[in-house]
Amino acid sequence: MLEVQNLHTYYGDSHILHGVTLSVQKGSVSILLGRNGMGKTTTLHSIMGITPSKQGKILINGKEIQGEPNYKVSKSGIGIVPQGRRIFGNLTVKENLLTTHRPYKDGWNLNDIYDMFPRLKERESSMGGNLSGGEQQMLSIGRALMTNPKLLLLDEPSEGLSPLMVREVIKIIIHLKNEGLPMLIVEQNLAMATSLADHVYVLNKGNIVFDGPSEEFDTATRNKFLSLSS
Ligand SMILES: Nc1ncnc2c1ncn2[C@@H]1O[C@H](COP(=O)(O)OP(=O)(O)OP(=O)(O)O)[C@@H](O)[C@H]1O
Repeated sequence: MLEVQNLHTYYGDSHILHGVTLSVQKGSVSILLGRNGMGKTTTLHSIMGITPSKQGKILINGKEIQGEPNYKVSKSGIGIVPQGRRIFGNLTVKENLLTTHRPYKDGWNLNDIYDMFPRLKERESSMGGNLSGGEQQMLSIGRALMTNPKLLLLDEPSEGLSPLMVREVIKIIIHLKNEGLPMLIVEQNLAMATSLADHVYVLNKGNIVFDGPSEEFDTATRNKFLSLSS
């Protein structure tokens, strides 16, 4: 589904990603773990063409997208739920959802999003900026789904949420997975990550230092490379 090979990304002269290679298989969830500042967001932004990589290959369903601008990557079927939600605070819930809608036969539409998140229906006329953190996260996920992605990237979806809301987000991700949507998730909450992952990657200073099925993600690796909440 998604193949990322030997990605090198820089901010100016700072070499951040040193040959990142990872993949997401059809219908599966891959998790990217790592301490703060290790390059997780940069990896997602490189895939999306937001922070283009200088070297490497990115393929979605066999189609090369490395070097494509962000709008083309998005059009090729990759959606993102960004870190910090990034919803439009001065647009209503409904407007937030409609701005990204890319109609697709049998794809997501407004009513599907409201069926999945009844709370967003209740708040459809409220300004995005007036929503709670949990509601904003629902809106951010809903907005990404409105692009009808074939693959979804989520950057720390549990960040800043209450334990109750984290459980809600886990439920939603499991639901989407069961519907066959492949996902690449950056996460700091280890309990959440391990409850969702089919495959785990650990990033350390821009290098993948663990790559394996979640059953093989061992305590030694965890202790060496992560300082995560459990
Ligand atoms: N716009 C930028 N300009 C320069 N350096 C940056 C920029 N964004 C990130 N960096 C640096 O790149 C490195 C990787 O950052 P990145 O945000 O990808 O890490 P991360 O693993 O996602 O961490 P976090 O969990 O804190 O978001 C860090 O050293 C960071 O300071």
